[in-house]
Amino acid sequence: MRTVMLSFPLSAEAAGEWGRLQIAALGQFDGLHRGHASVIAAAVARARREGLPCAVITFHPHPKDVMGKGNYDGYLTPPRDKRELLADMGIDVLYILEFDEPLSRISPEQFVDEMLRPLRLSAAVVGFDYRFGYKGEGDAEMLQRLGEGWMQVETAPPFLLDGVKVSSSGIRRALQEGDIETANAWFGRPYRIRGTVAHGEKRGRTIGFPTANVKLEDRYVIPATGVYAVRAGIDGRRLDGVMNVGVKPTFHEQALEPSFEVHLFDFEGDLYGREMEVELISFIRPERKFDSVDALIRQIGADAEVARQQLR
Ligand SMILES: Cc1cc2nc3c(=O)[nH]c(=O)nc-3n(C[C@H](O)[C@H](O)[C@H](O)COP(=O)(O)O)c2cc1C
Ligand SMILES: Nc1ncnc2c1ncn2[C@@H]1O[C@H](COP(=O)(O)OP(=O)(O)O)[C@@H](O)[C@H]1O
Repeated sequence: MRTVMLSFPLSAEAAGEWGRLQIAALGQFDGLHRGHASVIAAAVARARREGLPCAVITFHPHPKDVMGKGNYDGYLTPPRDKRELLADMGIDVLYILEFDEPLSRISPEQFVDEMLRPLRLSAAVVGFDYRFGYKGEGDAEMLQRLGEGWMQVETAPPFLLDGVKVSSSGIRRALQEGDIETANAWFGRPYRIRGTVAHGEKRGRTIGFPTANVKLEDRYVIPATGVYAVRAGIDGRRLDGVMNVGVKPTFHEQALEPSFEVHLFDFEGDLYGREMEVELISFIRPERKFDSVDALIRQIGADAEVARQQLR
């Protein structure tokens, strides 16, 4: 899969790059959950049928990150995760439109004429609630009208699980409430974060549970503080473990930024500086303050047992 970064206005050079017709799925697609996957699958199927390449056209940063006055709470799939997942879904080209002030102000007409038309889309596939252009004034029907004569528009219906519409906002809420089960069901895979193992307070080894302190590599949505059963990936190896997301109230009076501390089962070795990916499989309990370090150690032992069971 090729990734092409574009900004508004398209340079003459960028606009001239595409000789060939293509199919594209349009959307923000943060999370690439099952609803997004159904839109993208429709685009890929159509492209294969018509013998055309299949693109995804998306924005980065997220419009809410740019327009939200600093209170955006992070990404479910930062750009690197999005790229990998889209490549796995069979996408040939990913166009990332740099979302900024000037782009936020373009009308639906301008978006179609000046951004989409030069990309030579023979068809656009969008979700049923797709909005585009200044203040989201454009919808699927308008897209169809504006593309008349050169671009067809296909709208994918809402994707439901247990009668509920799968959405990025629902996943964010579930993660922030510790409902990892719903989040993972809606993703269609476990929630995954990635980062580099950094030095911590060196307390873990003294209590019999060394914990790799994972510094997130991007602005991920932070799940509820508490203990999770996890599967970690490091240097191509898969290892099970238990993770605490939290501020360690047993040791710290004041809330710090939450840290991600992963104790890997049946592993010994130096992980500092290595990249680790962590899949959150189940939520075990909320974080709490213990009266003694011994009580915390006993609880971590019990958490590890629960995690091993749940990962079996
Ligand atoms: C499974 C697990 C559960 C934990 N639960 C708590 C908790 O409920 N409260 C708390 O204060 N710290 C908790 N911790 C965090 C430990 O206090 C922390 O890992 C330890 O202080 C080591 O920190 P360090 O790696 O920075 O040295 C937990 C850690 C693990 C691995
Ligand atoms: N089973 C294990 N799980 C996690 N980290 C381990 C394990 N065994 C050894 N380590 C190493 O020990 C470090 C964690 O030890 P710890 O005393 O908690 O130090 P820190 O406070 O720097 O995280 C990890 O970063 C890793 O290099």
